[in-house]
Amino acid sequence: MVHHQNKAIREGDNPDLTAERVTGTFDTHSMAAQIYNSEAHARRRREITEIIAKRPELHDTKPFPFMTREEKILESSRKLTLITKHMNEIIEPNNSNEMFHLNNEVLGIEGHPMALHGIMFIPALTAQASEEQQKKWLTRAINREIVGTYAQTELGHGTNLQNLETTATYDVATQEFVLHTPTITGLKWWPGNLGKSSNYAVVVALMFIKGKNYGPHTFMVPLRDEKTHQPLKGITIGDIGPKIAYNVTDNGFLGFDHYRIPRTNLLMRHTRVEPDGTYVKPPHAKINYSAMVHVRSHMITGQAIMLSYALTIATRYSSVRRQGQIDTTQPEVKVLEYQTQQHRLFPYIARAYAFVFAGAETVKLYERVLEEVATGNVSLMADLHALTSGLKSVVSHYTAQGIEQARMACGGHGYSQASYMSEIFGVAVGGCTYEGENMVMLLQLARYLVKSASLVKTGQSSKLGPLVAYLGAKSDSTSLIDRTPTTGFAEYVKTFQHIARRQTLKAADKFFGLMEKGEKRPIAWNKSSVELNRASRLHTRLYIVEAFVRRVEEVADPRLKEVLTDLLHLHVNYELLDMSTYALEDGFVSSSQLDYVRDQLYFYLAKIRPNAVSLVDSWEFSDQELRSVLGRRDGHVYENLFAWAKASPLNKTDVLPSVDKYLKPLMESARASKL
Ligand SMILES: CCCCCCCC/C=C\CCCCCCCCCC(=O)SCCNC(=O)CCNC(=O)[C@H](O)C(C)(C)COP(=O)(O)OP(=O)(O)OC[C@H]1O[C@@H](n2cnc3c(N)ncnc32)[C@H](O)[C@@H]1OP(=O)(O)O
Ligand SMILES: Cc1cc2nc3c(=O)[nH]c(=O)nc-3n(C[C@H](O)[C@H](O)[C@H](O)COP(=O)(O)OP(=O)(O)OC[C@H]3O[C@@H](n4cnc5c(N)ncnc54)[C@H](O)[C@@H]3O)c2cc1C
Repeated sequence: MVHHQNKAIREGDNPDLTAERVTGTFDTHSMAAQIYNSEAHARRRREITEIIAKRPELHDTKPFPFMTREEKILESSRKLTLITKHMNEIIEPNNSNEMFHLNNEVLGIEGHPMALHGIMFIPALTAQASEEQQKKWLTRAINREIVGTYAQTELGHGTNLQNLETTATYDVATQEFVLHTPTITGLKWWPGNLGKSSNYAVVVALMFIKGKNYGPHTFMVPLRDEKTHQPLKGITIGDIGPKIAYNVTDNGFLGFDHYRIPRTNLLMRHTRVEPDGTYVKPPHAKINYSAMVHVRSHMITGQAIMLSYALTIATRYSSVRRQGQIDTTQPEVKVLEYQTQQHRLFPYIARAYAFVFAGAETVKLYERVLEEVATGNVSLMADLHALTSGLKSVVSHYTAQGIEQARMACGGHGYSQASYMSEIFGVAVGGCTYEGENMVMLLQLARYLVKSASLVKTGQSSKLGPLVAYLGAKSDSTSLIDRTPTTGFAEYVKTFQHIARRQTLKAADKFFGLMEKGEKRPIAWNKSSVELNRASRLHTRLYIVEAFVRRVEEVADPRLKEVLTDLLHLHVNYELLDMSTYALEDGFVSSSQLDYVRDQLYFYLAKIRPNAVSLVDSWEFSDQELRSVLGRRDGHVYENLFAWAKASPLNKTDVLPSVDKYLKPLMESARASKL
């Protein structure tokens, strides 16, 4: 038996796909260890996949696209109950990475009845509830004795939290908060699993004490009777209806009618209200936004995984799909041979790797900040907020674009739900909106960049934090890409720094200039906001490149290092071409340098070609996790597409009731009228 570098090879696979795997130059298990940030976790993922493969009760009973929403929710609840019961036989207790993988394999990406429970409810209680409150609720939440969600967004307001309408008014006499929804637009709207599954929620409401508005605060609120699951008196609650995707998650609405909760249900780790109504303010005004920062930090990896699902499907399929000839004397080629197909897919493969490396750094920073905040040190909160605001926006934007490219790369079959592309796209693109609409979050980063620009302009560059230190540096007069014998990544990084610095300082100049001309600050801000968001994007893309460079520098295995270096070359050249307007407009990069960059791009497309399938295989998604006929590991696409179509509910009978009822009579009457 030959041992190949690509560990996905099996006997009996489509030979076209096997041929791709044989050319792989690196060990895909080792690459998985890079992707999942540790050899141990990559191994555990494989072990968990194997355990699940041997337990048919954890498999889908039929393809998701053939189920109604109700069936999907029922099926998801069945499997959720099983994995909750048997969790300790499958994953290490309380290992959130393993839990994430288990969920993706068994429950899939369309959500499940406890999605928000793990992603936001528990993190909110962990970060914001006092020790005493945690004893009361957190243990019960972890044990799944209660199911919760995070209810912040309302019908009328999601972005502007200061203008939420739900109020929590403190009643000193009874030591209770009275939750109230004064209008239709004040209904909570969107919280995942609120509609039908949760019996508790961390609710965000404007807190009023003795007539004074203290702004948004978080409260632990019982919603449903723990025994009957009926809504409690004073609560109006339900599902908001089907969405583009994520339809196994019951996003919900919620209204309060003068609904009372004890004072001690205000989450009081950092903020307190004493029985007499005295308010004790937190060490940082936005400390209770932590559940949002938790998701923003983790969703970078989540988005990279979605992008990689689509790329795995498209790259494998492109290796078995033959269409047309390049040399007319030769047989039809795999569509992956076309340069246009490579150009469509490979730069996104590079981006997916870049995103997962940036995501790992973000989670590390998040965990550090979480620990520091727990001890009262809030000094890094602003940096983390700026970083995650930019990353969640840039990564979700390019992820959605990449998935759409991958779908189109699959031709007509990409449009069939057998490919699963539409669901992957629908789920991923939600990330452009949830946890802060992308434009809004880019503007949050822009505030940080403008403050940093102001330090540069006032000669205080030494006070710049590490993430923005480059803003205080001086650029060379032109980029040295292709002008030095060894154009390494450092020249590219310098070029990206120049582009981001110039745009940031220019946008800040515009903003400050408008104010000097007499515009009020918010008006000047609005009139500069497109330019400011451009700066935020360029700054974030620079960060992503730097994270990629840092990772490649760390890799010791020469085979991995070589292919990751190729990917990084592809990435920096593609990114530079994509933002070439900024590079050309002040002559920092010349058009002849861009020709070099273009040549480099084509060179690396060709160099990556033999490793393309191995690069996507390295994500080690099982067929159960991918849920795509086109993306099957074995490459046997056509026979399985036919089987899939035959299994369509419409094919249960040869003649549909709609034909009997309408089409047959219509045709019969048409025929009769001809007689
Ligand atoms: C592998 C491990 C497993 C882990 C599991 C996780 C897996 C994750 C993977 C995939 C994820 C899939 C999950 C899918 C589920 C979907 C869940 C979606 C849930 C939601 O959408 S919840 C609702 C989210 N809502 C929002 O995000 C609203 C957006 N709006 C805001 O955040 C704020 O309103 C605002 C930030 C825009 C403005 O706030 P506001 O209070 O009005 O601000 P100002 O008073 O103007 O002050 C601005 C000032 O504050 C600073 N600041 C703001 N936020 C923070 C913060 N969080 N931290 C620190 N500082 C903050 C800001 O920088 C300004 O500072 P300045 O004045 O400039 O100094
Ligand atoms: C799949 C999904 C799951 C969700 N889950 C939850 C959940 O579990 N819990 C929860 O509480 N919420 C949840 N949400 C709600 C989500 O967080 C909000 O929809 C999101 O924060 C955007 O707010 P919005 O809908 O008010 O958009 P809006 O703010 O109304 O955005 C509309 C447009 O206005 C622009 N805009 C708004 N304000 C500004 C500004 N200041 N400057 C410039 N442009 C601006 C935006 O850029 C956008 O183009 C979910 C949403 C989705 C799609």
